[in-house]
Amino acid sequence: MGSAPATVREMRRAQRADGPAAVLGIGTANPPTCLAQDEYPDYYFRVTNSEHLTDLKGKLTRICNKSGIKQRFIHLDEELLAANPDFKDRTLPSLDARVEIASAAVPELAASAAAKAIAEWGRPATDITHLIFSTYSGARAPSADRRLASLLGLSPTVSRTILNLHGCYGGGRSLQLAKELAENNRGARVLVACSEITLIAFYGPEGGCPDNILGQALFGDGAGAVIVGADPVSPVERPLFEMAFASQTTIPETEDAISMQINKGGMEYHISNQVPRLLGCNVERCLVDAFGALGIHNANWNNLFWAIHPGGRAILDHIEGVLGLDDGKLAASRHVLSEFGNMSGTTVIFVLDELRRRLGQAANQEEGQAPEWGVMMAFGPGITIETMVLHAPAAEGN
Ligand SMILES: CC(C)(COP(=O)(O)OP(=O)(O)OC[C@H]1O[C@@H](n2cnc3c(N)ncnc32)[C@H](O)[C@@H]1OP(=O)(O)O)[C@@H](O)C(=O)NCCC(=O)NCCSC(=O)CC(=O)O
Repeated sequence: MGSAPATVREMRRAQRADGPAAVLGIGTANPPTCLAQDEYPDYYFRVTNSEHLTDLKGKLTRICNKSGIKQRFIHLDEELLAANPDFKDRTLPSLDARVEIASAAVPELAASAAAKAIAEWGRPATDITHLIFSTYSGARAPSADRRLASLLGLSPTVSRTILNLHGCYGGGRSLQLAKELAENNRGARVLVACSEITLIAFYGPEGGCPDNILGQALFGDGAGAVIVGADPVSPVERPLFEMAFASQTTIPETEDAISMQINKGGMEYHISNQVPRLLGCNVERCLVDAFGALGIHNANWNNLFWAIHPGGRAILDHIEGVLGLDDGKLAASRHVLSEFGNMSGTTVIFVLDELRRRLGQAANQEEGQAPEWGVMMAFGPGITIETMVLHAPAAEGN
């Protein structure tokens, strides 16, 4: 080797960042077609030629009315559905056509979100060193991560990873992986992109499957992107949230509670009606463990800010109840659920985006009143709980 001997330990230390990973930019995007939730049962039963299934329409109407959702965005508009009538019937082999459309649409939607995140970050896209892409619509290689790298003009040396079928915890998992990459590779700048379009799982209400009806009422399309890096370069880079600690927990004996499977007719899922209760029974333990790992005991949950994946209105209600949260503590999550529905792994990025706006407003209005510490949580098949403790430097006036 050269003239400056160093131990492997010293070399390793030199490769690591000094400070914690931080969110340096956030962007979101949705397809243009917006559906009002109160009109959705009429729309869904009309476009799937299922008006005669009045009981199921009644059930969908009841779920929509209680969903806490005002509107959702979809890629699969009526024109596209008319061109692909097999999508209405999950017994027909429509997977090829769905994958063909998703392979183009998923990375394009991600690119719209990523362009906004990169613009906020303030550095050129070629400075991105790592890309993590999460989607449930991937069924082809090279995958959406490769296409997104081309669309954004990323460097050929960017290290790409794709997460597939993580469902609603894909955003949380990606952000935790981004934290590990940023903290272990000095100077790394990680682009996290999540992009979900429900086209892969859209079909008619035949067979009376309640899981399908629930999914048709909840899920929407969207993409979210986050730039993550440690040791921000001032004045260009500004940390929005520092990532203080992250963990993943699997709730025992809940393997069958949330599941997703790709079949010849598209993706099918099962969502147990026990999910809100199961999450309600387990989130506090995850939080106590996470804060305990940081040496913080007996944290007052009401002194934190909250970015919870709004999987459904009842999930937020249960978590709010078990933690004794004041009204408004989950406002960012409820707002995103209302305006966009459950966009699976992407949703938590929308919540972070909404939360930073709200924290910024609170800091401006009542100086020193915006919480400095907070939590991001995402849930999905497993049942898996992703927990991340966040610190908002702006809230302490940095
Ligand atoms: C669906 C709801 C909006 C309904 O609101 P309420 O529970 O207050 O109302 P309610 O009890 O009167 O129920 C209204 C109707 O919804 C039905 N219902 C409730 N939960 C259901 C489920 N899991 N599957 C199918 N149907 C369900 C009830 O049977 C009832 O039908 P009837 O009126 O015929 O008796 C709510 O339960 C909710 O938000 N549930 C959480 C949804 C969820 O688990 N989301 C996670 C998605 S998965 C995820 O986020 C991660 C991932 O995908 O990876």
